[in-house]
Amino acid sequence: MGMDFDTIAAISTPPGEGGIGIVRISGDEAIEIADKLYSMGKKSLADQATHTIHYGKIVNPKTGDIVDEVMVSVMRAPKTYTREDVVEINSHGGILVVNKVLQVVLNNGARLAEPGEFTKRAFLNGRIDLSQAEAVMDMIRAKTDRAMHVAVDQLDGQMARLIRDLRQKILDTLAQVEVNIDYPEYDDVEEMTSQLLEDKAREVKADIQKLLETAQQGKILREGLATAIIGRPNVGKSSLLNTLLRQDKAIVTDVAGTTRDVIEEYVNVKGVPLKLIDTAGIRETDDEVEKIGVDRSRQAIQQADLILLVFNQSEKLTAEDEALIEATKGQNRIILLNKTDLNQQLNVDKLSQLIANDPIVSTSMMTQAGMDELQDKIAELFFSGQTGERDATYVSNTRHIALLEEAEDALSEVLNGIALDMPVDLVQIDMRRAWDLLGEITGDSVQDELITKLFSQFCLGK
Ligand SMILES: Nc1nc2c(c(=O)[nH]1)N(C=O)[C@@H](CNc1ccc(C(=O)N[C@@H](CCC(=O)O)C(=O)O)cc1)CN2
Ligand SMILES: Nc1nc2c(ncn2[C@@H]2O[C@H](COP(=O)(O)OP(=O)(O)OP(=O)(O)O)[C@@H](O)[C@H]2O)c(=O)[nH]1
Ligand SMILES: [Mg+2]
Repeated sequence: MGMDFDTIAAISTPPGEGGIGIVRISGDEAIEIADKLYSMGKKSLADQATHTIHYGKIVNPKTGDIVDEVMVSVMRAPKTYTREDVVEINSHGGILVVNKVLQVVLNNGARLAEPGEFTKRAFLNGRIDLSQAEAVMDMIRAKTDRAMHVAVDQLDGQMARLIRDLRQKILDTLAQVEVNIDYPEYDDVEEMTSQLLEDKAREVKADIQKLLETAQQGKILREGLATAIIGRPNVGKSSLLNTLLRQDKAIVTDVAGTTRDVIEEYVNVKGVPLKLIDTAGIRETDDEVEKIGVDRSRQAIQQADLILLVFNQSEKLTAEDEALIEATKGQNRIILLNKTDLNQQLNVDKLSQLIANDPIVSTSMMTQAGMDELQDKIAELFFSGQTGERDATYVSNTRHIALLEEAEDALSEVLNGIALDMPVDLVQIDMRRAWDLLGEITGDSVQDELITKLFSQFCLGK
């Protein structure tokens, strides 16, 4: 079944000690290879029904040594993950044991799979489209329930169906245009055809725009809201990171300039996935290492979706504080007045004037005061931009977003061409380009190199 591929194998469970480790084999020779190693009296895997599992031992045929006691699943094409014959050897989950099993499999005719190659075969053999393959990876990497939900829908083919419908609309239109041009029944056929192209270009463009409206949310769900913790040295930035993580990740000391590099950690705040970025306190400094850290903090400000701007309210506002207010102006920010367990020195009225409407939360990393309010504010900011449609199709993948934007542009060109009275056969080219671009999302029209690149980002054994 499927195309003519060699037989591949890899460890499909995570590296490390575990209860069970799985070596997966896929391809025409999967069962034959497994039979060379499988030992259980006279029993042969080739005689077994599909989707059955069998107890036995893996024996190295060269030495006769027993490698492990195992369970072996036999799944025949086409109803398998790859649409090829698949054998899974379930061994005892030690790092060495699983590797030994893989070694004998490779020594007996299988080739080591590349990262993502099983899923790549599922795609090449037509079981899933490219957006579904990408969803497999998103699912593995999902960090919150909502991100997981988006990936599950995409794996289920929600995106693929939507894109296919849009492509079908374009294709039908192009076909009708051909007919009109080849068999002009009426005198005003040129005008009718332009009208048809215009209507359909508008319709599909509106559909694409609707999808793109979900993109920002989708991307954040998938990648996390890039949240930079900014403030001058010693105000409690690393303490805030640790508090949100409920873990001591970052080093905290009373020495100003403790954090030298940018630290990134993921945390789920009331359903919002945050990519938290703890930065070096920003100040003028002569220390070379600290200088680099400070430069990176400035970069983090530029790239952040949200800024948590931290002040030490037990000290007066400094010129450095004011410079940071200026540097983060115009971005989504929440102001933290930290160290409320100490006496207040900071002039809040003066600060309020400088920051206008941004939310202010008083916190203490010592007592945890204000932490709940801070998390509520973050969730509020995030969900306020949300349509509330839980089952909307979210576009979350940067590659998909870029292609949708290009397809939208191509359709704008169609509309421009028609407005300028350009000949239909020229306008048609842009319509056709939109069709191609949408096809790259599902993998219907896509270059081999891109496929190779996409799957190489997968985990080994997937
Ligand atoms: N042991 C094991 N667990 C696993 C996987 C696996 O490959 N092996 N999977 C992956 O890594 C996931 C399951 N994904 C799968 C997706 C499709 C098919 C499959 O055989 N699809 C057939 C229909 C099967 C049927 O109808 O019976 C098809 O679509 O043609 C199998 C697994 C998660 N758990
Ligand atoms: N009293 C009090 N001390 C705090 C609070 N938050 C942090 N600290 C203390 O302030 C000092 C500096 O905290 P850090 O979290 O390292 O500060 P930072 O902003 O990361 O500092 P740099 O990495 O040097 O920029 C430490 O001694 C913390 O224990 C707070 O809310 N109250
Ligand atoms: Mg720090």
